[in-house]
Amino acid sequence: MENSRIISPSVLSMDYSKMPEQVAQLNASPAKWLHFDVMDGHFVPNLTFGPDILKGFCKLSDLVMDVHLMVSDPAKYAPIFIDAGANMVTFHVEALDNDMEKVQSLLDEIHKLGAMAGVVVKPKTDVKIIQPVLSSCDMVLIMTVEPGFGGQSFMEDMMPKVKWLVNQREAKQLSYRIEVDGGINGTTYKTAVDSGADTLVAGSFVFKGNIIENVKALLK
Ligand SMILES: O=C(CO)[C@H](O)[C@H](O)COP(=O)(O)O
Ligand SMILES: [Fe+2]
Repeated sequence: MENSRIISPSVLSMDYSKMPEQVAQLNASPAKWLHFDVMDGHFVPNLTFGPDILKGFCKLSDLVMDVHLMVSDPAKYAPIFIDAGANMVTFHVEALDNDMEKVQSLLDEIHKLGAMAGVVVKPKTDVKIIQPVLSSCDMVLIMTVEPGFGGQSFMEDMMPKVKWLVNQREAKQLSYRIEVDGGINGTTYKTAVDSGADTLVAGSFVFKGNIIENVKALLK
């Protein structure tokens, strides 16, 4: 079943000296989600936001909080970010040693806490390993850059993973969303959408120039 397209701007690329104004622009744009990249300086070589910052964003916006955990211990941090206001929590299977029993129990735990749940795969990870947990995913996130930093180039060679997810969804009559993250701009989004992605994260593209027009450009 196809899903209608959702844009999830990544606040990793926001100008934090203008945070309330830029969140107001997102609220006034056709973006329905806000992508919040949590990095622990260990799973990835960069350090970003804690739960109190998410609480601040929640006070400024009713957008769906799409929290991407790039942390070594997602089972510890998922409940903390749900408590802080996360609506969707995605975590990396690599952080759980690609062990689908551990992945399944964290998906169940996130659902028990009342949030939507999904898994993320890095570029070098074979997406097919997640087949056993697909029926428990509200979303699967395909990284189209190495996680850790904004502003990198889109990896078109990840599109076979997106197409595999489309086929699995159809074959198993599932309804998870397919999100892509990294290097999405006014050109690359078309490749992702044509491959079957329905949820687009975009950071540097959205926050360079006119935020509302940039979000609109990804919905054309
Ligand atoms: O998860 C991420 C990086 O690890 C970010 O969500 C992503 O990189 C967005 O930035 P850009 O659109 O500039 O590539
Ligand atoms: Fe992200």
